[in-house]
This record gives sequence, C-alpha cells and structure tokens, in this order.
Amino acid sequence: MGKHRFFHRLARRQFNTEAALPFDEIPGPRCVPLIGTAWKYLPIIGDYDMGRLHVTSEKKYEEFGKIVREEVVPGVFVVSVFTPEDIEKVYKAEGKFPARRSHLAVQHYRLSKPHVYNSGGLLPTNGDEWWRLRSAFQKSLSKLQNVRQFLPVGDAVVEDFLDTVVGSGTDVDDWQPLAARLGLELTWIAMFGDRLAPFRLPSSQPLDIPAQLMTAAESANFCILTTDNTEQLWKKWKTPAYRRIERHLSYIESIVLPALLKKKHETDNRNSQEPVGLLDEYFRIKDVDFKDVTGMSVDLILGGIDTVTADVLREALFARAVLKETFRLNPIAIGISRNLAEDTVLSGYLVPKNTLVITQNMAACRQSQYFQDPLKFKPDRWIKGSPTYNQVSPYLILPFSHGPRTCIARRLAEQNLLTLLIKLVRNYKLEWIGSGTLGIVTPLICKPDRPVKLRITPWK
Ligand code: HEM
Repeated sequence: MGKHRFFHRLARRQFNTEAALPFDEIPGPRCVPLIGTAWKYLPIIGDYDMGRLHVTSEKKYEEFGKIVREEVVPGVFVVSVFTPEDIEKVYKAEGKFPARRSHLAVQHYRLSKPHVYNSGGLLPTNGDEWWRLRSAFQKSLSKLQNVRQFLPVGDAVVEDFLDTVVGSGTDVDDWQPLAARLGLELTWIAMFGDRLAPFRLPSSQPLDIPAQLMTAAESANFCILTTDNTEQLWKKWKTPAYRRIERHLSYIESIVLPALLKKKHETDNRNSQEPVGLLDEYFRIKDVDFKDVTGMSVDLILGGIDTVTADVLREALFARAVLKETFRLNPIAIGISRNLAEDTVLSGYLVPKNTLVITQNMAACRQSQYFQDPLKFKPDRWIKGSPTYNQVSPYLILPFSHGPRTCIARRLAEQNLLTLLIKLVRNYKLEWIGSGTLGIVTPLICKPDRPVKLRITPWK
C-alpha cells in the first residue's frame, strides 16, 4: 500500500473513531455492584433466560435497540449487534486469527491432561495455535471434491436409517434423539470410514454406546454455556458444572481413544494410498501428531452431535431453499461471538479492541424490516425468479458463520442434510402430531423445546 494511502486511511479511521460515541454510552441493562448485569439472568428478579437466548435477544432489541452492552461479569463486557451492517463490520474486524471466548472449561480440562492432548484443541483455542490446528485439519474438509468422497457412505447410512428406523412404522415419541443418532453415525463414518453401530428400532433403544456418547456430548455442551458465562471459579475449585464436563469428556475419550489407536494401526499398515475416512488423512499430516488428532476427533464428535445435515445435490434448488429458510428461522446458533481484533465503530459507538461481540443473526432474521412475513416459512423467497424472491445482505443468514473460522464441517454437514432431506421427502409424508407449536431452547446450541412428534408414512 502506498505511503499516502496508508496515512489517508489512518486519518480517516481516526476521524471515524473520534467522531464515534463512547463505549460506556452504549445502551444496556442496569449494572449493579459485584454481579454487573448478570442479575437479569437470575430467577425471579431477572427477565432474561439463558435457556431461551433467542427470546432474550429479541427482548434486548425491543428494550435497547440495535446495539446492546452488558457487563456479564464485573469488567467483562459483551456487546450484541443486530444489523447486517454491524455484523459485516464485526467480521471485518476479526483479524487474521478470528477469536471466540467459548468452551473455556474444555480448554482447561484438556490442558490439565498433557499426556492426552497437546493443547485446548480447535473449539476453544485462539491465536497461532488455533491456526496451526485449523490449517492442518481443514484441508480434507473444505474442498468440495474431498467432501464428495463421503457422499456414498453418507448416502448408505441415510438409506439404512430410513429403512430400519423411519420405514419400520414404529410409533416414535420424539424424533429428535433419533436425528441426533443419525448425525453421530454420519460424523463417525466420515471420520473412521466405518460404522459406529447398527441403528436400532426406537422401541428397542438400549443404553448402548451411541446413546451414551450422545448423552455425554449433549450434557457437556449444556454445561459449557454455564462455565463460559459465569465467574471462572472452576479454575480454582471443581464446580459441579466443571465436574460434569470432566466426566462427560472423559467418557467420550474412553470410546474415541481405543477407536483412534485401532485406526492408526490400520493406517500405518495399509498399502493403498487411497484414504478410508478422514482420520486416514489426518494421521498422514506431517505437522500434527496423535494427540492433536485426539483433540480434533473429540471436537468433531462434540460439533457433530445434534447438527445433522453429485449432481443431484447441486441441482436440488428447492431443497437448498428449504434448508436456507430453515436456518433463517431456526439456526443451530443464535449468532456467533468474536473478540474484536481492532477498535471498531458499531452503530455509531466506539467498541474497543478485544471486546466480545455477539452477532444476533437469528433475531435479525425474524425482523419485518428485512423479510416480508418474517415468521412464515417460505422457501420460495430464496428461488430467483419467484415473485417472493428476497435479496438481502449476505451477513444476515450465516448459519455456519463466515471467514477463516467458519464451521470446519460445513460442506459435509450440508451434504448430509440435503441427502437426508431429499430421500426423506421423496419417500415419506411427514405430519406434525405434537402438542402446540414447536419452539426452541438454547443449551449452547438451539434444540427443539418439546418432543418432536411426527407421523411419517410412505407416499405409496
Ligand atoms: C447444521 C449443521 C451445522 C451448523 C449449522 C454448524 C455451525 C457452526 C458454527 C456457527 C460454528 C462457529 C463458527 C465461528 O465461530 O465462526 C461452528 C464451528 C465448528 N463446527 Fe459446525 N455446524 C454444523 C455441523 C457440524 C458438524 C457435523 C461438525 C463435525 C463433524 C462440526 C464441527 C465444528 C467444529 C469443529 C467447529 C469449530 C471450528 C473452529 O473453531 O475453527 N459442525 N459450526
């Protein structure tokens, strides 16, 4: 960049930031001594709900507007932004190594086990170490042609699920755990190139390994929100939430480690260069070792639980529109969080470097200023040429996030979701027979708030 342009940009930036309103004038809940604004989340006196963060976000927007500041723990600020313009600025200010503040207790746990892990792993780590892991592990997952190699095995797993579980005609009280079970199997087969376990009929679900793995991953995810958003007492004493994370993570390890050792042995003794599963490729990466692969494998299980998601796929325009509309209304995460890498002006206020900002995509996606009939499920709005086609900022719907820290398994998840969606609706009719309207709860990621009760019958 020329010297002149550099100074011009610097002067413009200084002008912009100087003209901005100060950080402490950002509207937000009243702050009280010792607990800051955390009282808003307390039962009885507070009206914010950690278990329904999407409702809480809408409340914040109604009360304070498009930018909201909270002091979640004294001295620790979190800023929420609701407009696509601000969301775009947050991504632009995320720096070379985009940083989040999440999975802190997972990081603490892993660092306490140097014989198993080299670092906190991909999910919680920031900075150089995050990039070392990310750049090594993303190669096999980011290229479309690499992910396409998992299509035949994913397709076979979906087919088996439809035959064994959906097609059995058994009455199912709640489809959510079964969908999570399918998600786990799809992640496992992509990693190991092999099945974890056969599917069982809903009525005969024993407490088998897949069921226990799912419980462990879900329960660990549930405690992560608590340990991330309270005083970090667990660094000194093992709080109940920390103990639960410890117990669930060590259970996942007890299943994953022997499977990894077996897989490593197979990789070392295989003559063919053709990889069988993601781990075959991971074990051959020079810059990472067995302990790095262990951390990554547990993160894939944690990230893949509950997030079930060729030519047929490329041309499946309507199925893609259905998926996009689903994510607009019910994304997996209400938004993403970033520690700003530089001072940034958001909605006219100067937000200092290192502040944690939450992009409130889910709340924004439900606003009538961006979408007509915002709460109606209308996949047509994403079909070019349709009368209801809706062109909006690309920063509004970002279910997998954006930029270098975007979901590492995005392509795989989309491929699996489309395969399931296409095969399911082609063969079966789905009717909602549950009570009331299905809503969501937010134990870290969004989940159904009641049993997913469906009548599923073959078309013919
Ligand atoms: C519908 C499916 C899914 C959605 C919507 C989703 C969404 C996300 C989002 C929003 C993030 C945070 C990105 C950020 O901070 O910028 C993320 C990260 C991540 N996801 Fe996914 N995800 C899905 C499925 C999966 C699956 C199936 C796996 C594993 C097989 C997975 C593994 C991960 C991992 C390891 C990260 C951390 C990446 C990093 O920090 O570098 N995700 N995902």
